[in-house]
Amino acid sequence: MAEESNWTKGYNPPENGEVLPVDKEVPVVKVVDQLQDDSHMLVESSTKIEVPDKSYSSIVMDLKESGLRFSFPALAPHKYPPKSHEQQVNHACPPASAAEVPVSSSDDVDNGKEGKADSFSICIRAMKATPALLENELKKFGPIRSNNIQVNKVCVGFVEFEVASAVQKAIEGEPETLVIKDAVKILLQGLGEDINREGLLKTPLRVAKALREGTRGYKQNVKDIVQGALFPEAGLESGVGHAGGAGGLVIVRDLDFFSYCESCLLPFQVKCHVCYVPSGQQVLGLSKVSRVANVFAKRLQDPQRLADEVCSALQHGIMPTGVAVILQCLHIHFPSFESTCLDSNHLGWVKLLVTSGSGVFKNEKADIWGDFLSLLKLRDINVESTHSRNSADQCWCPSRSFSKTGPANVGMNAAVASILRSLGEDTSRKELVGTPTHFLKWLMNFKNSNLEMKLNGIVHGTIDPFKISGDASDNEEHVHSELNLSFCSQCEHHILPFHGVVHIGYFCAEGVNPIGKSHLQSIVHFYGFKLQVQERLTRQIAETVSLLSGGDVMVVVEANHTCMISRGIEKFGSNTATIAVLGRFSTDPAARALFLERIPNYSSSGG
Ligand SMILES: Nc1nc2c(ncn2[C@@H]2O[C@H](COP(=O)(O)OP(=O)(O)OP(=O)(O)O)[C@@H](O)[C@H]2O)c(=O)[nH]1
Repeated sequence: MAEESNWTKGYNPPENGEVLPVDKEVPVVKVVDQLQDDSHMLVESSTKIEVPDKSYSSIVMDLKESGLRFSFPALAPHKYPPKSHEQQVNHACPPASAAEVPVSSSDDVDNGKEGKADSFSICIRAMKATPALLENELKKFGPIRSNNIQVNKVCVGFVEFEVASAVQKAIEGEPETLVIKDAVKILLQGLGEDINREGLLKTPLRVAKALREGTRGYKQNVKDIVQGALFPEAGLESGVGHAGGAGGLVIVRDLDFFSYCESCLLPFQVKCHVCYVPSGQQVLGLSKVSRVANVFAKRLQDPQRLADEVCSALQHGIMPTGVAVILQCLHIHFPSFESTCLDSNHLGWVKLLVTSGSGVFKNEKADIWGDFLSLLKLRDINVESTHSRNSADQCWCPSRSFSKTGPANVGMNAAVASILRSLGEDTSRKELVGTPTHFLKWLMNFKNSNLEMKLNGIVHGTIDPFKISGDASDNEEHVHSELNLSFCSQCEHHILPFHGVVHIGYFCAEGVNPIGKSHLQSIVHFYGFKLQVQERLTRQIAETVSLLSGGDVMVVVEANHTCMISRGIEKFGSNTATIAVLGRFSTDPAARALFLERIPNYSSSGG
């Protein structure tokens, strides 16, 4: 993550010292009328849906052991009261959103309890459910273990399949998943893509899973995470003194998350630092701090609300003397091919720093903030002195500051709205009203035809970027390199950004002007602004440059894939390099080495 000097401080907690009352957690569960009707049936697995390296049995076992119900609620709209900026300032720590039903988080399956039993269970909530009815509905997904269908008093059915694939099929058959899949197909068609092309066949399902996984926090319950992990610790007097007695501060730093931006539906990166002052002779298990924060990160979010919700949830869960939360958020800039064809530095990050405080942290000028910040500095986390969120900070999502809007595509807009609804969101919520348009602003950058119009000349060879001065045919050739050409592309598997830099090397004779950097950048954009995979992007750039340079070309692409970081495997800091070599580079290791040595260290500020 980038250094602090460029961080914008975005929030000023109120100074009135008020701690808001705990909001009662209100279950939000959609009642489903007809079990027989598939479109109304709700099926959830007992885990997040994309953990292919863990067995469902282990998940069920984990939950059984932890005493949690492995049930999931129906998805229902989550209504947020309209919150003005004024209200935000007055409520440093608003009540956490109700979190309804206990659920295993991704972390539940990461604790090494794999493969304890051959149990592949799901739960279903449906009115009038009976074991016979459930069996009738679910046997189409695969064999059900005999005598392993149970229905409890609140109409939640537990069904155990014999094979994991049945669980997967049941999830894929969920109405929410199906709706999102259909919506993604509409978006792909709107991008001018062939939805039957091999690379895109599974994309709708992958996107549906990614979105549902990325918003699973709506179904998670803070209370269940916290309770059972509050440990008695002597010396922590109740609410006494500067630091709640002898206990002092507890700080958990550098928690990395991704959250979906409620304004544009793109994931944004969050580095979270939490501090609390224990009291009441109890401390919270450290991992739970991260789990609680992740409950709120896995929702459609705005940085300030995320900070407030995490702060509030910890305040109400631990009942300490105070909680402070600092978030450093990074949001990808929106590229625009109008500007990027001219400007190779289009890729950057919108950075926002937000804070939230409760109890002794309510006043941001309180000395105790200084202790927190000093302990962050020990890890080179420099948070500048706080100032009020100003109007510019409020529009941190770059989609909002985009002045140009393309022609509205009603079908695509409706498709994005239906995705939001399937995630359990209320599309009339003030913050979401513009989200479909904002998301489409991003997405339409990757429409198949957009750049072809502009770059036809270069790519199809009608523009000759070489200017030969004199007869260069006998001149000695050297490796010419053009480094760090930025690109932004969209992963065709998950419809998520991947971005980075391209390095191009080619043999060039003395006396021949090299290909202009802007031409190379245009070629990079031409192949970047599409639904892509990195290997294809690399090859296509190499092949095109080889047409212009005489055939001896080497291309290196270094990229961060949001789909590797924000979801699925969640490998923060991972990145990918691909190489394509043509002509002499494929047989000349020395030329390859020469070119590779010239490539500077690539450090991404965001990925
Ligand atoms: N080779 C290659 N793979 C990519 C690229 N972008 C995304 N992927 C991968 O595409 C694969 C799709 O795998 P699937 O198993 O069908 O989808 P998935 O379940 O979403 O995969 P996970 O990411 O492992 O959760 C994943 O391994 C991604 O990491 C790319 O540019 N090149």
